[in-house]
Amino acid sequence: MNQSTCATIYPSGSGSPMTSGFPDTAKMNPQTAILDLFLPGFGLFSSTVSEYLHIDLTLYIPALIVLGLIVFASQHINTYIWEIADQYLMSTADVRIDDEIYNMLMAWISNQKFAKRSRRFVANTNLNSRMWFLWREFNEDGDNDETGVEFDENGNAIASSSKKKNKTVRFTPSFGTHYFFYKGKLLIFRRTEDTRQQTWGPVSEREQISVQCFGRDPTILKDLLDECRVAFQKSDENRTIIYRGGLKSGTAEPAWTRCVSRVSRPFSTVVLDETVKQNLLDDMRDYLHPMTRRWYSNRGIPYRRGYLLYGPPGTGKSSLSFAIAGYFKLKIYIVSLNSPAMNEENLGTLFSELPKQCVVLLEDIDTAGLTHTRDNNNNAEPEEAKPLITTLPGTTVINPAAPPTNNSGRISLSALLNILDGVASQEGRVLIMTTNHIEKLDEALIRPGRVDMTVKFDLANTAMITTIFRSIFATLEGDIPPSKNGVVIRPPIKYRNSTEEAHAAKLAEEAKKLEEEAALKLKVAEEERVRKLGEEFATIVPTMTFSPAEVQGYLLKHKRAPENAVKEGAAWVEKMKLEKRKKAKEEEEEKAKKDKEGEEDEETKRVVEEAIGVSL
Ligand SMILES: Nc1ncnc2c1ncn2[C@@H]1O[C@H](COP(=O)(O)OP(=O)(O)OP(=O)(O)O)[C@@H](O)[C@H]1O
Repeated sequence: MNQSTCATIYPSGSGSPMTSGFPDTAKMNPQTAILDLFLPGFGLFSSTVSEYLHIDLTLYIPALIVLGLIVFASQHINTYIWEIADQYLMSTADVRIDDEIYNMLMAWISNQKFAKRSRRFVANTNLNSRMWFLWREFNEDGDNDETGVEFDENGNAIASSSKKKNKTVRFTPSFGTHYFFYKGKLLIFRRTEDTRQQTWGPVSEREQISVQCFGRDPTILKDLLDECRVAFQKSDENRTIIYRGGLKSGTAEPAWTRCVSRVSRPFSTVVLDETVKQNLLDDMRDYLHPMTRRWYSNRGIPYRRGYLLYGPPGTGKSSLSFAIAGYFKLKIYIVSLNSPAMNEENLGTLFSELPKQCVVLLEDIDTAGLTHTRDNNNNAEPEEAKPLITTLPGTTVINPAAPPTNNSGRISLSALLNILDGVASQEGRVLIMTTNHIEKLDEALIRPGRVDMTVKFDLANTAMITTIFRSIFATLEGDIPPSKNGVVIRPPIKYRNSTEEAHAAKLAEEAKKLEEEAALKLKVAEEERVRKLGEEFATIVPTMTFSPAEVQGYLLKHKRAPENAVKEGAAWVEKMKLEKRKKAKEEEEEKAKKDKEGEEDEETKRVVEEAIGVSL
């Protein structure tokens, strides 16, 4: 046993010089004392090893120091070599996390073997949105996925079910460096935390993503990103993609964020006068034709088109906007002018960032809280809304009369007009504005050039009620689960010879044909039954009294029993009429009360003014 080492240890309370229970550095050999200084506890550790294992660690100190130096140096050398290789021998694609390509790449990565094998991973419920708060509201897969709740035979809910369970949670590799092969080449996927950013934001907003390849030719990276884009867009086929304008999470920067994609609503499902629908489609088809842009520019007309959909609530204005976007395979950009985050500057930025062809939806424009109409804003704004920049032949002049930006969060009408018409606003877009009160809109907002076509939506008439009834109760593809569809799975039959097999096949063919004919007859009979019930229902419900949404809401309560919908229709009509009368009365009373208060205020004001006049 090495005395010099053992001598430094004294059990506490033994009356030795070491009373604290720690080694007395004064009695250690100098090497151990120095190491104890840099590695607290080394003295204690080495004496324990010496006592129990009879190994004198001090003998290995030089070797340990050399080893430590090698490890230390190799880390730096490693980093240095990677930096040099990174700079001169590798190509890198940095992916911005606020760009859509982030989602495209991550969706692709989540399907790769290396990501599935990853032992440390991030679970994402929705790769299509970086707006974490929207994840709770929408489920992108929800539309055509047979999601729902499973019930037991007593009707009690057991669990939510989804046939595409795997699709709802995606796994992507966590922070670190991950290697994978793509088209036979080794690529590196790096996911790191951006430490330069503030630490209070969500981690997902602070990550940095890159893909690297060896060599100075980045073609393989571009191919990969292109493949990700194509794969991602393929999954968007037959879907309407919806973007919302707002602030990027955690910043004050305005941006369009993809919030959801829905299976496109067939245009035919929106109940509206067929001529109106056809006119609208023809107008848009003509506008979106590839030759039309040139036609507009040849004549110096801004290539834009605006539509105003107006009518009572629940008459199908929003539904038609989404159906149009789906029909023409355009993305839809929704912005709420009421949003507190929306000011003139932000709205202008959003409009300037619109893609070349898209639908922009401004819903309920009458409630947008535009600070003043153009008429009472005339002091600040001359007759015609002036663009921020006027272009004269050969010159570009910043218009000094352009309205000052309003940062209070409310948007003035003249600023909105500037944004809609302004040079920054993207050409090629389709603007759709909806309102319940066309009479409240300033004429400047709906003048030709801003609104090129106006579509009126009405309460449901008899024909509409019948159509809605039929669309709800018609049996459509996918309504009946396959097990109840008469499909019987039989065990395979062994035939003795080919003649027997041919005969059986012929019989099966005939049986199938008969089955199909019977099914068709049944379908026709069912359609006839629903048509008759629909007509009966339409005689019960008064025309132009209820909105299509109200009719649809009632029918949905009886969606499995059209007879009940007809039977209880009259009672529903009476109940609704009563409710409407009550509501109208309440509104009238409220209005009368407000008018009275206004009159009283006026009277008080007049008396005060008179009193002031007398005293003067
Ligand atoms: N004309 C219609 N054809 C088919 N469905 C309709 C129609 N009108 C309303 N609906 C149904 O009613 C619901 C509400 O419709 P929608 O949101 O389009 O009405 P809206 O006119 O935009 O209402 P609001 O003015 O309150 O925004 C939707 O589920 C839609 O399917």
